[in-house]
Amino acid sequence: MNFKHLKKKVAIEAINYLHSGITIGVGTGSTVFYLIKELKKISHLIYGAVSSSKSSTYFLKNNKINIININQINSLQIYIDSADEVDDKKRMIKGGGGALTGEKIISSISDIFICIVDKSKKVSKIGSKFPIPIEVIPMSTSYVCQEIKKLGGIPKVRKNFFTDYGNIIIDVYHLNMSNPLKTELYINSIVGVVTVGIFAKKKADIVLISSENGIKIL
Ligand SMILES: O=C(CO)[C@H](O)[C@H](O)COP(=O)(O)O
Repeated sequence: MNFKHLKKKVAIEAINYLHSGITIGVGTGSTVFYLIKELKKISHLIYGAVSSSKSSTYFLKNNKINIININQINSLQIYIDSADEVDDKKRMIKGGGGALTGEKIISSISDIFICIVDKSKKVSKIGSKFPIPIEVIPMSTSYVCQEIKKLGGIPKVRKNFFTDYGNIIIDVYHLNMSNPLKTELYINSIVGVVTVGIFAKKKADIVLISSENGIKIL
């Protein structure tokens, strides 16, 4: 099924959460692409955007949004991004587009994380459909894969892909996700892991879910 229209719909809804003069954190991906298109329409009201990836920076600049360097600010009111999966507790799996590290950094300094998804992303248990992405320093690939196997996960190195920081992504299948926060903290502690795409420590504050029936807010 094609969810383009639902991605656009939820992106339009997110604009209602912005106010004049705001600096906004912007995620990465096809849903965010629609968000950036909407931001262009109100670009005169937005002070600027902190971008989570090179691709979003490119789209933001093309749509006349001023880019703000994250190291020149200490906090951010709102971060808007999508997710690969989100549960009822607003925990997410992110990193399908490989921008998880930038996304985690910006969301960590943001007061409010607004997650915008179409209905296909809502799950009862995160990790049930989508593999868990891990950004890894290339030298540590083999070691991290071994550690993931010890946890019962099946690691697969993403083919022909490097992150904005020159690292690789390991997608992990069949990981036990009964305690997402514990798993997030443990994987982040493995040497060579830059970050894991489990967002349980920093969850979304507001989740907007679009369907044919309208927008549901969690
Ligand atoms: O985490 C992400 C990128 O790293 C994206 O938010 C996630 O992959 C969803 O993408 P899309 O909006 O294209 O469905």
